[in-house]
Amino acid sequence: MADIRFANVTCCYAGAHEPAVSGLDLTVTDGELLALYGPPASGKSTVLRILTGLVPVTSGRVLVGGRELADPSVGPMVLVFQNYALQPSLTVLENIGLPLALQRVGKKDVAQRASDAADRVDLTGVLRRRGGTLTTGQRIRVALARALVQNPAALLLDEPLANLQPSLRSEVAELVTSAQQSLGITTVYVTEDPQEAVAIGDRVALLEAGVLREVAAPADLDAPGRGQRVRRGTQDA
Ligand SMILES: Nc1ncnc2c1ncn2[C@@H]1O[C@H](COP(=O)(O)OP(=O)(O)OP(=O)(O)O)[C@@H](O)[C@H]1O
Repeated sequence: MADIRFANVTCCYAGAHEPAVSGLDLTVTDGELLALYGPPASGKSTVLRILTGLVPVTSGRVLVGGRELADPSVGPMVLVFQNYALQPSLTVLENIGLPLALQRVGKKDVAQRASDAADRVDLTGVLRRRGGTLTTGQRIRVALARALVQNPAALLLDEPLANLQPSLRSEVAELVTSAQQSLGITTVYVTEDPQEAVAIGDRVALLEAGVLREVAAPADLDAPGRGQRVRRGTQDA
């Protein structure tokens, strides 16, 4: 695990008139949960896409633990999808081990590492259950364990509460933050909701039209929603 440093990063998509991200200077410290928020089309997903290597930067540098993002010795940046992308017919253990199995890691090793990752997020009791039979809380734990099994340099969460029923959001938000804290993994958490950002982030960063407007600890922030927890019953995305 490591810190992530964006140094004057600009990203302009081919054919676009304006950069999606412009002159971004931002450090996510080792073990921190940075909540990146902003309105639609402000560049949040582009930041995640840069970190996963899906989109190249036009200028500037991204360093992870002091090394270039593209350096093969930098561990993977693992993106957790909004729907957690579990395979319903596979067991919890198989779902967690899937990224390793796809890399052709040996079966015994996959099972051992998947079981260790499951332990770390309190999933030990349900290892043989099928993905399609799990509660939402269990599903997000499986998604987190499946990220951990890859020894990630950082975890990237793209609006993980957006598809949830309002009544489940507080519970899942607490699960994510407590797992992230106990695992101490550097995390970038993207949301459109300022109140969610403030409730979840160690620090929050506001992007608008591709420009970083503010980075602050929640207590020091001027933005709306300061000090509030994720509300039950907020708008569905
Ligand atoms: N593949 C692409 N080609 C051209 N322009 C793109 C592409 N992807 C995104 N953009 C543009 O880049 C800008 C930032 O988009 P991005 O998806 O990063 O924002 P966002 O804050 O994640 O928005 P949302 O929450 O709606 O997904 C937008 O103006 C968008 O139209």
